[in-house]
Amino acid sequence: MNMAAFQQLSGLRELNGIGERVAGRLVEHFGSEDAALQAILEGDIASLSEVNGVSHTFALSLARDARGRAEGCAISDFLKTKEALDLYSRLLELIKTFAHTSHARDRMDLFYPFPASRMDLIEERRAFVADYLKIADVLSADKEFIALLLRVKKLKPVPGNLRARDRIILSGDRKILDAARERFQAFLTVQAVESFSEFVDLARGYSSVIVFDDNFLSFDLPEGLEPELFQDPSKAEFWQILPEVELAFFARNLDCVLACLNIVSTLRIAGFSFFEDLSDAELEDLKTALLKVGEDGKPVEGLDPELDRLETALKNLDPILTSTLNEANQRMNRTLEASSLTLSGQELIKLVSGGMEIKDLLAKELQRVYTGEIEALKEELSEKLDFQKQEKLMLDSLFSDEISYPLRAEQAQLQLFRQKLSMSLEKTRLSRKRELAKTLSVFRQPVEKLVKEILDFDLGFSIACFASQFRLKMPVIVPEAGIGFEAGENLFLKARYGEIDPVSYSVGKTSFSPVDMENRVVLLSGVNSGGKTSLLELLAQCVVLGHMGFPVPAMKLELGPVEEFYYFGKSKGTLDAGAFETTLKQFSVLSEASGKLVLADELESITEPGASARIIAGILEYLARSEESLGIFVSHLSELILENTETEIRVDGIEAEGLDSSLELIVNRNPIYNRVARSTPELIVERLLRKTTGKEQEFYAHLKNKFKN
Ligand SMILES: Nc1ncnc2c1ncn2[C@@H]1O[C@H](COP(=O)(O)OP(=O)(O)OP(=O)(O)O)[C@@H](O)[C@H]1O
Repeated sequence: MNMAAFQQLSGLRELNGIGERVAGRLVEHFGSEDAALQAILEGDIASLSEVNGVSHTFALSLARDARGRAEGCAISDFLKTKEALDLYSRLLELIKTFAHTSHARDRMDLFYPFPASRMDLIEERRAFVADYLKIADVLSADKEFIALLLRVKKLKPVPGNLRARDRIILSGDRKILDAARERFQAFLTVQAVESFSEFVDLARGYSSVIVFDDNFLSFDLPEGLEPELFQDPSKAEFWQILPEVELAFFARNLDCVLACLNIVSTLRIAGFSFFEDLSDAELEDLKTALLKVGEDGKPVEGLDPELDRLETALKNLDPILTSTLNEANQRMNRTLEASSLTLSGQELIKLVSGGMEIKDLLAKELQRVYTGEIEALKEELSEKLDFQKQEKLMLDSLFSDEISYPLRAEQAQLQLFRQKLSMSLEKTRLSRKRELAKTLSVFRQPVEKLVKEILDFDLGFSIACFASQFRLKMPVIVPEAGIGFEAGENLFLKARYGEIDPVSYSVGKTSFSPVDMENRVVLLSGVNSGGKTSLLELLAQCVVLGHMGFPVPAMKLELGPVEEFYYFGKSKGTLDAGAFETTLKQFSVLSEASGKLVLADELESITEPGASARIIAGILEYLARSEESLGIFVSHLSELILENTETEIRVDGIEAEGLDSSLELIVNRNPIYNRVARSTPELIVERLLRKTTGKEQEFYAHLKNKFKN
């Protein structure tokens, strides 16, 4: 953005249409007056339209007003009539269909034609567009590249309702609490505690407890309670305390960011340097990290074996315990059924002598069977649930040493076990999130900048895609009044029909004008439906695009300086007195000398033929007086107009060259210089002549003779 220009606007109220109420809403929406002004200057129509009371049209007019002031040149400085503005809008709509992002679509509205006196701006724009034309030569037909661009959107912010419910910050220190609240309260609970017992009570409800002072850590903490100590709440890294926020940013924008990374790679591979802030290696690192981020903001499953192991173990704990216990009980049943007790002689003597009770003997035997079965059971559980050393040790507490039959797990211990397992799952999860968030946090700012730059890239690239689709070429700027071209194609016709006849034409001082025919004011005559209106429209398209700094729809085109552009379309019928007066008033500007281009289509229909021929003659005379002005008037009254003027005015003609084999008109869409076109009625008579025979044909032959001088 041009900062010097930016300073020209110091307040919202300076812009047309902004009253106190709207200004207030804009400031509220964007956070400050400067931010609102910036959005207007940057043409952020989408954000502006979100403000209550600001419609899309109003947002656009604000942006154009601001841009006009910033550039010192408004849209109406060049586009002088409603139809000139309409034609520009139609062109813009066509160009917008090539935009891949809504950003580019919106910003396109801020490109408008500048008068020749602002050649600095035109040249600036030409240089901007020229860079993109080179890129579009290589990439405009690359479907994959286009598909990537279509995925780029404005970055979504981290959702305001994101909360980490498994975490709490606890402290007894007011300063620490204030600092922690300021940074983290939006996302997790920050709680004041007065005593150790309160600390323990609160801490127990969370799987992660964060402290910034060690006041309560000097006490003996109950088992399983492991608060994490960080140094300073105002300096603690966000990725440590709340990795979810960092991850959520990337998760919400995952598709867009991945697309942007691939866009950069594609551009670089195609030989265009783009976004130097990140090296190829850094792009790869970021891509690798992003592949680990799930759409839900959690690390993707299946990439971390330890996380997967713990998750599966926790999920399967109950069903596997039940089935394994069942099998063990059946095994024990069978063992017991098959068992018999054989006494040794020694044991018999001890029993008889009362040195041993039969009960003890049985208990000893049973204990052996029970312990063996429990050991096998634990072994099996560890294997099936893929337990590591620490979890295997915890298994011991599940089964009592005392014989109990059928075998069963102690419920209270099982509950504890489950809790511990889930706690270590949460801890592992958090540490994985932190690792990932730490890697990504480095990329946060570059990514924000990258997405912005790609959105801006699309603006230029879309224009270049439009140019490439219609095979547009940059015009050559020439010093004197004139517009001349070879193989021009009316964009609106081409967009509708695909292939059309290219047309060559020239008016004024260009190398395309035939010798001695550099007239700046011409009348264009021609057969009905010959293409006069289409040619006028093509001239208008070339002038408007050329003054926007854009390429134009002609193989070669020379364009002289135009300061003001007047375009008058064909009127639908004779105008009433009021409308006639208004039209005439618009021409009064011709009294001032300056480079004006006037394109007018059948102006004669504004009033009755005799009067309009005189009026047109008068207008043309005035136009011819100014060395810098050009005028091209389509008219069926060229002969009548010439009769009413002394000024030398060239008449060119679009002619039908004759009739084809099926007696259809063959039109040469290229105007013939200095020729009043034969009119269609003559050809129609000829058609009838050739179609008929006998007396009827004689009649048409008679009529045809009437056309001979
Ligand atoms: N260069 C071209 N290539 C192909 N078709 C064209 C071309 N120019 C014009 N046409 C066709 O001819 C039709 C009539 O063109 P246009 O309206 O420009 O003629 P016109 O001379 O202004 O007619 P009128 O005298 O009736 O106003 C267009 O709608 C289009 O279909």
